[in-house]
Amino acid sequence: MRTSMLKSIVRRSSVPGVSSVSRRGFASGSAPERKVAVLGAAGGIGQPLSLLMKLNPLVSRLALYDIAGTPGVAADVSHINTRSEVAGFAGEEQLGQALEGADVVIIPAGVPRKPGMTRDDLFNINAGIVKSLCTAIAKYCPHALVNMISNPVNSTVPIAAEVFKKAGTYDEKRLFGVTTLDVVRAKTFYAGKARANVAGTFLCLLPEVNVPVVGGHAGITILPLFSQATPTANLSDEEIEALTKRTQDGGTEVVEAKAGKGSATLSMAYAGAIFADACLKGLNGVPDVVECSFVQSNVTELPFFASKVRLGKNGVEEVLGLGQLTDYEKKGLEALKPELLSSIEKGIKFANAN
Ligand SMILES: NC(=O)C1=CN([C@@H]2O[C@H](COP(=O)(O)OP(=O)(O)OC[C@H]3O[C@@H](n4cnc5c(N)ncnc54)[C@H](O)[C@@H]3O)[C@@H](O)[C@H]2O)C=CC1
Ligand SMILES: O=C([O-])CC(=O)C(=O)O
Repeated sequence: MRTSMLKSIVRRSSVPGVSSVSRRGFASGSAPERKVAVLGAAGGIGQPLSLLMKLNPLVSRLALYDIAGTPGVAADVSHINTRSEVAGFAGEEQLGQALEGADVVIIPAGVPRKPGMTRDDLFNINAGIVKSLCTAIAKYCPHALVNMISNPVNSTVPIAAEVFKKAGTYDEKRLFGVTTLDVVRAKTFYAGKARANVAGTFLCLLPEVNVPVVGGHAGITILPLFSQATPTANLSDEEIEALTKRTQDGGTEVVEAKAGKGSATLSMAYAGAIFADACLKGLNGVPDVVECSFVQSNVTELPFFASKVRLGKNGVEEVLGLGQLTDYEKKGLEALKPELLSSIEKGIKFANAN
């Protein structure tokens, strides 16, 4: 099969009407060179995520990889007059080129859920995809920060860790399960109930909503800590329970609404772009960059766990603890552990058996 590669050079310029100084304090021309690779870039998440990464002034090179379809996506995105040079890569023989020199690799490759499926039902297909992509990452960009979006995240992150261990390249500071969408949802739902400002704007003096979400990324393993939400609000136990359940079922809500046409793509692209931006800021030495992520962890007895993570020049700088939990949250934490552990072990077992 003939595959083609498209390389389109985009002249560096700032977006008209948008300040050339990003909120990270770099003028776009002075930010360090950073290459970001998106694997699965032609998919439902991959396309809008590629667009959002093209808008990020911290990115100087954007490599868009998929098994097919990336020349078109790359040609399209490359016409946007922002800093980064865009290149499209299609087919396995071009994967190495896509990855070489990458600082951050974002992986939204794999099949999404249909109604009635759990994220774990995706394991059989996505585990193999993630394993082969991570084998290539170990070979071509072993020092990149890896942002794993492909489900089931509770298993795909442990698979990636095992692949990297076998290749001798594993660095626990550089592997992240992207759970940002859980935080995005918790913030949105909480702001609605607490009548708070959902996101900070220059014009609004109300503080921006923040909600840590810990555990994992599937059903009850998603544990939003509304007791630590800011700004504080006087919500009843019933309201907290309803918010918790809605956050845990947020993915299913979208899967059902899409009725067989996939799962969250647009909100996930937004969440993925926020997390990748945080990784880039950390790499660039911006202080106090904190996001929740599913990482190797000592916060509980489980080997991987999502919690607040401080990002720095080498990836994870510090895995932050859980803070004070309510009895309801403590119960949720104990309840999620068996399922999360079994998903982690399933991933490890797969990686070592195949
Ligand atoms: N972590 C999270 O919060 C979320 C994760 N997801 C997961 O993200 C994944 C992707 O979802 P969508 O974009 O909606 O699916 P999609 O089917 O629209 O796109 C997936 C893309 O991956 C590509 N792909 C398949 N095998 C590949 C390989 N070996 N190398 C490179 N690319 C490959 C496909 O060609 C396709 O373009 C799913 O597993 C989904 O469950 C979805 C939403 C949220
Ligand atoms: O629910 C799904 O299958 C996709 C996902 O992970 C989410 O939307 O949180």
